[in-house]
This record gives sequence, structure tokens and C-alpha cells, in this order.
Amino acid sequence: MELNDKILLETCRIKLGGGSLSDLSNFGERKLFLNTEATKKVIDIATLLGKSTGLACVDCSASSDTVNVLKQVVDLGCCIVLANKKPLTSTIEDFNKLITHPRRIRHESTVGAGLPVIASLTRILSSGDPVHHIIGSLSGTLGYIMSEVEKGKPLSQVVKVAKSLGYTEPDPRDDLSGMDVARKALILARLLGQQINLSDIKVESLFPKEMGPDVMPINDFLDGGVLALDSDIQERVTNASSRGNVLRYACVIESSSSRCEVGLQEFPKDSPLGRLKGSDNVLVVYSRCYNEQPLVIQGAGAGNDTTAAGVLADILDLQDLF
Ligand SMILES: NC(=O)C1=CN([C@@H]2O[C@H](COP(=O)(O)OP(=O)(O)OC[C@H]3O[C@@H](n4cnc5c(N)ncnc54)[C@H](OP(=O)(O)O)[C@@H]3O)[C@@H](O)[C@H]2O)C=CC1
Ligand SMILES: N[C@@H](CC=O)C(=O)O
Repeated sequence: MELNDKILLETCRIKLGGGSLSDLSNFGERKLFLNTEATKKVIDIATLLGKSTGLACVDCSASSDTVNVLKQVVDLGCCIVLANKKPLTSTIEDFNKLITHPRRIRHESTVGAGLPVIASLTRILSSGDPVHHIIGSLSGTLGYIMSEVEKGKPLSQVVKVAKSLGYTEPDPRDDLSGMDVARKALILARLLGQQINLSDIKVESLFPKEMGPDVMPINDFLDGGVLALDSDIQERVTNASSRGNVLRYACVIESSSSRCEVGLQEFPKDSPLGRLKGSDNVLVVYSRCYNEQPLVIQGAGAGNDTTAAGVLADILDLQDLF
């Protein structure tokens, strides 16, 4: 379908109302392709236009199912742009395949939404400057939740607000389990050359297994389950505060030891992570050049606008190649 202003406005209306893209099939003369048929269409177009035109295949889903079609379009010479972290956090073989042509992939929005995290790291590494150590707070949702809980608001309420502001993954348990941050950490660690998998990362979840997506439907979690988490997190925040600290969900990556872990940690209130407010992300990078004075990248790390801006900038950046 042609993405004219009318269709784009209608798409925004449907998605802001919590609807599905499939609702667009009821809007004028649209044809909706599902799964196998959709994949075949994408491959047909990639076969026709991939090599000659710099066709970019853009994945803004939160699905694990797109990795096969992405690998095929890469083989057909297409560029790929991802906001979706799952293809890059599949097996190391899939990751290596997707980055076969490093100049034909952009995935800025996979870490820090629109913040220039991937671009900065890629520049540092390609200049031959080895990155030793990264520490960051890479979840807009968890950053927002921790700063609101600090103000005395219950976690259960704040999760719903984070969802309505577009910060969370489609299922906020992807954020609260730490898996969304673990995926970002894995993408960064793999960029640094670590040949590791998601299962190698130590991850702290903020809810018990009984509340997981395989056990509890999302609405039961949001309307009931999450209430049981309020007192524990409030107590941890209060205890940290009594020591002059704040709690942040941090990610630590160390090149020398291949250490990669994500979880809640206490930080002094006046440290780069401790000063974070709202959905801001911060990434502190230590390399040979950025040693005494590390590179600090900070700003809004989640939300529809900043993520979309990151994706659009990636598409435009690729067009300069052709
Ligand atoms: N929100 C944010 O701040 C950020 C999000 N991201 C990433 O961007 C991605 C999208 O997040 P967000 O926009 O919040 O999520 P949404 O759920 O709003 O959007 C995902 C869209 O993908 C569609 N979709 C799902 N599966 C498939 C599929 N197999 N093929 C094609 N389309 C599919 C969904 O369709 P339907 O409408 O039918 O559900 C939906 O419209 C995620 O991977 C997320 O991690 C990255 C950085 C920041
Ligand atoms: N759910 C994510 C969105 C960006 O990746 C977050 O909260 O950071």
C-alpha cells in the first residue's frame, strides 16, 4: 500500500487507540498478508530490487520470527534497519549472518532508542580504540519506574503509566524481567567482539516465575499480579535512600573478563547513573582514549518519537550509500 498522509494518520490513530495494524485492512482497499504469504512477498520484492536499489527492509516489530526473512534479504543484497532487538540477540550464528555486510545494517534504535549509542561505539571501535568497559542504565521503562517509585508512587501504578507513554515493550514483563536490558547488553557485548549468547548473561528479574508470560495472561499481571511487587521494591528503594543511594537497573559489560550482567544496583545520588531522571538512558564507555574521562551518552531512551527518529535517521543514512 502507498504510505500517503491519509494512511499514516489512520495508522497512528489505530495504534494510539491500542489497535492492531491488521485493523488497517478495513480502511479503503487494502490487502493484508499474513506470515508465510507476507514473507514470500518480502522475498519477491527483495529479489527484484535488493542489489540494484539499496532496498532497506525495516523491522519495527518486537517479534523473534523475523530473523529468517532478514537473513534471506541480507543474502539478496538488501540493507536492513532494526528497532527490534530480537533478531540480533538470537544465536551468535544469526547475529554474524545479519552483520555480514556491516555497512548495510543500521540498528541505532535497538539500544537507547534514538540516542547515538551504536554509531558512537562503531566509530570508536573502527578507529582501533579498544573498549574495556561499559556501564549503563539502558531501560527507559525501568529508569522511569525507579524514579517514580523514589517519589513514593506504587510500582503497579507506574508500570501502567510507562506503558501508556510508549516506553514499555508490548508486554511490560519484557522490561521488568530484565530481558529487554539483557538484549541491549548482548548487542553491545557482541559489537565489542564477545561471542556470547543471551543465556550467558546474568539477569535479575523484578517478578517471580509464577507471573511469567507462559503462566499469567498479560491483563491478569497488569490488573493483579504486579500489585504483589509494590512493597518489596518500595522497601529496596527506601533502604538504598537511607544509605544516601538510589537504585538503578544497570548493565555492566567488561571486555577482559567477558563479564556481562544486568540487575538492580545502588548508586550514589550524584553519580551519572544516580542523577538519571524519568525515561533517560545513560551509557558510560571506557576505552583506551576514553579512560580517565569516559564517553558519556545520555538522553531520552524510550518513547515512540525518539525511536521513530532513530529508525528514520538510519534509513536516510543508508540511502547515502546508493
Ligand atoms: N517503544 C520504545 O520506546 C522503543 C521500542 N523499541 C523496539 O521497537 C519495537 C516496537 O516497539 P513498539 O513500537 O513499542 O511496539 P508495538 O507493539 O507498538 O509495535 C510493534 C508492531 O509490530 C507489529 N508486528 C508484530 N509482529 C509482527 C510480524 N511478525 N511482522 C510484522 N509486524 C509485526 C505489531 O502489529 P500489531 O499492530 O498487529 O500488534 C505492531 O504494530 C520493539 O522491538 C521494541 O523493542 C526500541 C527502542 C525504543
Ligand atoms: N522498552 C524499552 C524500549 C526501548 O528499547 C525501554 O523501556 O527502554
